[in-house]
Amino acid sequence: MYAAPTVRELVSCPNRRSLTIPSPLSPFSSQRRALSGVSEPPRGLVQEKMTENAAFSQNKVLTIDTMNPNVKKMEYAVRGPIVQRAMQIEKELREGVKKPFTEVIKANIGDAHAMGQQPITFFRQVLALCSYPELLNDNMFPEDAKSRARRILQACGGNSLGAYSASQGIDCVRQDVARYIERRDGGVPCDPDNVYLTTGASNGIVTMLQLLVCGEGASKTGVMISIPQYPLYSAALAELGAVQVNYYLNEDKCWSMDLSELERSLAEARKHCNPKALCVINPGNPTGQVQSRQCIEDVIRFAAKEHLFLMADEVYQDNVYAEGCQFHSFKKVLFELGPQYSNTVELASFHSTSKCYMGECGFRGGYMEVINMDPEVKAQLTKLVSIRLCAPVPGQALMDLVVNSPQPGEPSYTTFMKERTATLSLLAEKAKLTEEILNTVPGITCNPVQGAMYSFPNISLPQKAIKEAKALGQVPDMFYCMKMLEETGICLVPGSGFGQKDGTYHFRMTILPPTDKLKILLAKVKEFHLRFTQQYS
Ligand SMILES: Cc1ncc(COP(=O)(O)O)c(C=O)c1O
Repeated sequence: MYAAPTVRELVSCPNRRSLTIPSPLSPFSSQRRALSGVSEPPRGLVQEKMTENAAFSQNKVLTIDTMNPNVKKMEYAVRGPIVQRAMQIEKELREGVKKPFTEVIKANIGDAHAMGQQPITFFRQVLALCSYPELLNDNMFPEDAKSRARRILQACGGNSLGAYSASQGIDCVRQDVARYIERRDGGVPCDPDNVYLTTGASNGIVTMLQLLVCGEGASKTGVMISIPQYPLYSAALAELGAVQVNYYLNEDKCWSMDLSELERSLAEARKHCNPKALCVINPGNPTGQVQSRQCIEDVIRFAAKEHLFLMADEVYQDNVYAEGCQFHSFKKVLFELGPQYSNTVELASFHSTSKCYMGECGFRGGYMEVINMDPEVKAQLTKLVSIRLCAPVPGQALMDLVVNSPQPGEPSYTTFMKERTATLSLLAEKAKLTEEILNTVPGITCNPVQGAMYSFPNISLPQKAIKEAKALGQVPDMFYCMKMLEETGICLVPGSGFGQKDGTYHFRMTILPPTDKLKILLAKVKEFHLRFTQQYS
């Protein structure tokens, strides 16, 4: 009934002539082009390059043919061919090449600071103090920032952010994370020993998948992931050689999870692999939905009944905008369902400094909490993280500030709350604006952006455009997004990069650009869509 995009479809690039000939080591090397289906440059140049590449690869131990084939299978659309081309166009603009636009507007990646969001003052003050403790004598820093910095530094080896920490993470930070989880979950207890500080959520997710995946043939581990999905999951599963088991979110019901679809997906997967885990992203990326409490209960009961390990990606837990929507953590709901579930269902949940009101992606802070993990497996997990030494200590310090933010009565409280509220309110406004404007465009249908940082509208493409894209060996929404980039300078990610129901087309657009830029962007999307539809009808 459904078809996931092939690797070729995911990476094929419509702009034949504009790709430069890169070095043999670049991701656009001729071998990689051949692998990915990216179209070829002129023949003479290709032959010259192939000879050069062959000479270059001669006697190499590690070549494109001998390297890990699983790595070659990995794809990450968020930084894929469209983004590569966008960067090239930016360079061309700087060099004075004439285009129908003067700047590239990037709405492809959930990187808030790159889009102009300002950091939270208190966080940066404490991090500055931790990085350069001489500043503790400076009167410009408030006392609560100083005391927080002293506490973090004391917990660091040698009073320095530059020392390795314990592999599971700095002790007092894990304790603060545990207290935060308890407050968030209305008092459900959290043992700091179940908390691992990670290099962003990505690292925690990949680590858990590493623990889960094993077996060969029909006993190979299957992992259920939503479609559309955040492509870290498909890439990590490809790297680990696991079986990706797709379950489809229901677009007609605002991207909710349907029990019947989970059952269908699991039953089909059991015919050819051993499904062991179910991953949920809530609030959702790329789809921007917030799952209801009922849905989370259903998923937990399903996981318990089917004996599945649950992975809850909750990096957008503060990014909830729509009225009537609320974030419910899987941990809280699990415990509220009673001991039958809270004592048995295995759960790993993930959080990060990269999203919410912080947007501090570059610090690579995050944590995961594991529940009901077999003690022997937990010992293996601790061993696994210890091999990588530790998560970045500045990221751990930042994670601490997120879970232990200024409290009423402290000098930084008012400013902190003002900044936090302003950021989240602005995101809520932009979520609404995006949905409203996109829904004025004939041929575009956008579900409410209830949370996270993205809209994922459905675009109807004329048959003629679909035919032309297919004739060029391209996925139609990649063809559409590449054309939009070339004509308007707007950089979006095609829906095919996240997976989608066969025969439907989407793009993912972040709501992060500043409001004035977002309005320009939306107006340009509208104009482009109308022109494209007319051109191909
Ligand atoms: C759903 C989801 N999970 C995980 C991540 C990775 O976040 P981090 O920067 O913490 O590694 C992202 C990043 O966009 C995401 O959207």
